[in-house]
Amino acid sequence: MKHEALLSCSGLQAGYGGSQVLFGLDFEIQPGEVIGLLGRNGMGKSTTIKSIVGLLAPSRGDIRFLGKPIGGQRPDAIARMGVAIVPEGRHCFPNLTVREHLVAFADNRNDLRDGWTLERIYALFPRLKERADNLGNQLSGGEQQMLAIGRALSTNPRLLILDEATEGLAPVIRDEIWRCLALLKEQGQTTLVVDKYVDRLVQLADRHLIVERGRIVWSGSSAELAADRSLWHRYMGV
Ligand SMILES: Nc1ncnc2c1ncn2[C@@H]1O[C@H](COP(=O)(O)OP(=O)(O)OP(=O)(O)O)[C@@H](O)[C@H]1O
Repeated sequence: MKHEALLSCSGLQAGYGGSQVLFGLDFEIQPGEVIGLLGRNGMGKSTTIKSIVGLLAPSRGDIRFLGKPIGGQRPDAIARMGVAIVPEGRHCFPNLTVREHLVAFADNRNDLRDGWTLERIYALFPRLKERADNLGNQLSGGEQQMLAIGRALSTNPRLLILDEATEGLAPVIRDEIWRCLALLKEQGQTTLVVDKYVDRLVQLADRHLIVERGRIVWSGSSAELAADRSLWHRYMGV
């Protein structure tokens, strides 16, 4: 029997006004997988993510989450089905405390018996517990990133999406984020990650999709990507 994909995109096309960015993406994400979405700047990674989370309506094609069509639905409806995004630029609320960020959206969207609680999020990022009463605008960039991840986890998402989660962070904080993602993977969290640190992503993810000018030009396992440096050079410029 074929497994039902958690997310499937077929023939996904999207763009902004008259300018088309995605030209028919086909891919699936199975429950428990960690997938890297790779490609140079401007190739369509964020546009793909925006289409999945409902910030951009596809012009053609189909996006399904647990078999149900979600393309063009409102972001809050898609979020309630269990899709959480850690957006590029973090987007913490300047006037909410750390604790308020972590309880305001708390939910159990993955029907877990042993889901994320405030205490478990604090255990994952002790720094957030120390800063519990600080406002969003009083946090360092690294703390904001941890908070953005903690806020996404507080909804117990079925699919966690991270867009450039380690961008602009000090190396020690970046390492902490990668360690956290590895821990989430061990716990079975399905995750889609866009990140420029291909070497770290190869260590973390099961499979990768490479996007070039709005098309998936390569997909394969981490072992396959690690073994073929010409792909890194050709499609990621590294
Ligand atoms: N709001 C927008 N309006 C018009 N064009 C946009 C908008 N957002 C992105 N684009 C264009 O769409 C194309 C794909 O952008 P996208 O953000 O998806 O790329 P990306 O692969 O995520 O790269 P990056 O790492 O630079 O974010 C680019 O040419 C970009 O200029």
